[in-house]
Amino acid sequence: MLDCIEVDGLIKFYGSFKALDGLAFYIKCGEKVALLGPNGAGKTTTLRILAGLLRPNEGIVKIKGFDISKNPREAKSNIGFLPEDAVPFLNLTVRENLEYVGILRNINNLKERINHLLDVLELWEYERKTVSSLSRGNRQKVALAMAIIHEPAILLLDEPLNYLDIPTQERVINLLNSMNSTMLVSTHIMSIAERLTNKIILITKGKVIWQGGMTELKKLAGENERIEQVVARLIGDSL
Ligand SMILES: Nc1ncnc2c1ncn2[C@@H]1O[C@H](COP(=O)(O)OP(=O)(O)OP(=O)(O)O)[C@@H](O)[C@H]1O
Repeated sequence: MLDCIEVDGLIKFYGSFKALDGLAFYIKCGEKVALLGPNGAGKTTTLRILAGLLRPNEGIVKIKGFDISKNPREAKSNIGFLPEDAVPFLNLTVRENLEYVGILRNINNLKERINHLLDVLELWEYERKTVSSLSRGNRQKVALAMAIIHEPAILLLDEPLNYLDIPTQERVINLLNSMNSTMLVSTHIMSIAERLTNKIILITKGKVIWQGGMTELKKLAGENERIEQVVARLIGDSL
């Protein structure tokens, strides 16, 4: 199977602070992977580099074989990115936000696609409202719709269920599970990782410390040990 995401030797400095320290991993097309790690491990930095919004100091990122620094257009056209605390354009309505990204992404059946997303994310009553007037959860739904409107081959999701109520979380999990996209999901919540993904990449201090299948991770659990405790133990051992 082809690698959809290739990350090799990534180094990222913020000033003199090294946030990524030779990060390397590969994700095959079709895989659903959780990016886990403690606060400050470098998850958001990694996703922003993969989305082409941040440049690393060193290292290579290839998206579907396209080097993001040499062929950014080809690489980025395959990506949908939901940033953490995403804020759509506040002064545009929900529909205008979706039309804006839809036009940028050159979507043919844009009207039907927008109507479908308003349906599945239960956003019809806010269609003509400006995003500034929406609750944080509804803004998150709009941001998610903007990330998936072009049915991207590769979806990068940073804490996708933040701010969503429980019925909406269920709706969004079903929606994401119905998509064929390769997925890399950063989350602190193990139950979300378990429901959306079946592989784990665990990072601390900008390096991979463990990777493998969800079942493999569960096998590391001692008697009466929860999966969260296993992750905490692996992180503790790496420090
Ligand atoms: N713009 C910035 N300037 C300076 N330091 C930064 C900047 N952005 C991130 N950092 C630092 O880089 C490190 C990695 O940050 P990052 O946001 O990628 O971590 P994270 O794993 O997503 O954390 P969290 O789980 O808390 O969201 C942290 O120590 C953070 O303080």
